[in-house]
Amino acid sequence: MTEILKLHNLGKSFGAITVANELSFGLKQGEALGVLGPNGAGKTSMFNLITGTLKADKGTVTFDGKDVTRMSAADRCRAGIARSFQVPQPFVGMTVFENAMVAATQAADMKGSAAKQHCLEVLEQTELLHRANALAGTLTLLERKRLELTRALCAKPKLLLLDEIAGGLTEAECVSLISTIKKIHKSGVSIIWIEHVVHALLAVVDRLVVINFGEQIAEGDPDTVMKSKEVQEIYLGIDANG
Ligand SMILES: Nc1ncnc2c1ncn2[C@@H]1O[C@H](COP(=O)(O)OP(=O)(O)OP(=O)(O)O)[C@@H](O)[C@H]1O
Repeated sequence: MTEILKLHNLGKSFGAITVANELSFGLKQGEALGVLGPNGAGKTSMFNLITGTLKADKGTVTFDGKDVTRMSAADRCRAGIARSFQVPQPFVGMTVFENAMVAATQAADMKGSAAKQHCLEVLEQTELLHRANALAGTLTLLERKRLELTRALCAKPKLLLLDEIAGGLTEAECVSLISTIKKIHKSGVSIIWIEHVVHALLAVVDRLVVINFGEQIAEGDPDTVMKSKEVQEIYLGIDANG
């Protein structure tokens, strides 16, 4: 299987804080990769380095066979990288459908009836079609998470980056969102998902990467990674010798 994304020796520091220290891993076409790590480990910064809102001090980002390290965030989005934000960022005074149209027309360069049709299809996929005419500011938390997914998918991504999208949901809401994300994954979109709600992540991802202080401390199949001494000590705060 070909790699859709490759990070090679990616490095980034803010003064004394290193948020990425020689990060190197790949994502296969159609794969779902989970990212775990304690607060402040550098997970969101890694997304910013992938989307281009943060410039790397060193290393490279290759997407869909092209070196995009020096490419702007807007061009990377048009090339097929879209993300959801930890704190949903919709245009609250616009309807759900209008929010979707902004993403389809601005990020995917779609126009007229093709853009409208695309938005309707995505809203169906994200189970938000019945709220198409509601103002984004009136949505429940779960609906706002679904709108985040909608906006990202309207950009027609090949790679979808999810940043703690399950945070703050009830168990039942979380189960409902997991089912939607599984469907999106099955449709062929490659996914990298940062999440503290571990069971949600494990229900979807094929592989896990664990980051601590900007460093990759574990990578592999979810079972092995979750059982590893480093992850139990550093991420879960368990003394593996105790
Ligand atoms: N623009 C910036 N300038 C200075 N420091 C920053 C900047 N962005 C992030 N940091 C710092 O870098 C570290 C990593 O932040 P980041 O948001 O990437 O972590 P995270 O793993 O996503 O954390 P969380 O799980 O809490 O969201 C933190 O200490 C943060 O304060």
